[in-house]
Amino acid sequence: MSEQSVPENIDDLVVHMADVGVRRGGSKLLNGINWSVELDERWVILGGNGAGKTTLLRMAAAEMHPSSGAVHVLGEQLGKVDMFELRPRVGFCSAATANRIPPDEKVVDVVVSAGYAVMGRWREEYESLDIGRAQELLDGLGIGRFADRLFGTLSEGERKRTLIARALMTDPELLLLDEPAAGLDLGGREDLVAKLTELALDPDAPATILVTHHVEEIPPGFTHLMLLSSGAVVAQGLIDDVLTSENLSAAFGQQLLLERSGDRFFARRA
Ligand SMILES: Nc1ncnc2c1ncn2[C@@H]1O[C@H](COP(=O)(O)OP(=O)(O)OP(=O)(O)O)[C@@H](O)[C@H]1O
Repeated sequence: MSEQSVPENIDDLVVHMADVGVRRGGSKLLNGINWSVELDERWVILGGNGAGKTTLLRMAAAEMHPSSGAVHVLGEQLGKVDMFELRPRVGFCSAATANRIPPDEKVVDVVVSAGYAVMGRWREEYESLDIGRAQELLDGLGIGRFADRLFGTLSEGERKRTLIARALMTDPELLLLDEPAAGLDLGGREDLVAKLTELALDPDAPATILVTHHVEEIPPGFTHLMLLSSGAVVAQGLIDDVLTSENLSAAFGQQLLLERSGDRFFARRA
């Protein structure tokens, strides 16, 4: 991408992708992605297994570079910025993060250690201010009472919420949530959707991007949606415009019927 094609308002965009492609071996994981995320937007990335959602999110997390095109994250172009300096400005919550946390780590330490970009408390001395903030975040996510428990003893839903608190600990400018409701039972999913709705409606919360397979997991308050299929965008824009039976069917390769009940969505085979 030429310098001229960087948009003038790049400083107002938390993510900007221009004609982005990602190739591995002979496969195109992503192709022709053009996407902008503004400061006050809350995006859902929806698509089937292997659509390229995690690949897209890992670029937004400054964890990988595109093979072609240009990616700007928080005004910095990947490839021209020190990724290690950019990463602390992004809160990233994924299964990979969860897998790296030792099960004998205390919940409050899982959260507080985010500020030091380490997994495990090791020997850092944390300021009481940081511990207070971690406790506040855990309280806000409804799991404050587990602060002294070991991470490995938490239920799946409690772990997910701990990871969201951890991702918020550094006061990130961008929050990325990769399938936060995966593995949760119905009650756990509904609890999490309610918490994510609170977060989405909080004007002080960072721009947020949520990856999911299921329309049922779209929290009210999220504003925009990208439908991905086979590494390409099927549709993107305001949720109300983009989330239709037709687009959903195109993204998942079968006839699907989308239903709306209040501010929630449901889908089934037509
Ligand atoms: N290093 C690699 N080499 C070849 N193919 C890869 C590589 N990494 C990922 N892929 C493929 O790229 C595609 C997109 O992967 P990605 O993890 O981004 O999809 P996803 O939409 O997050 O999928 P899921 O919903 O199943 O987690 C998949 O088909 C995956 O097998």
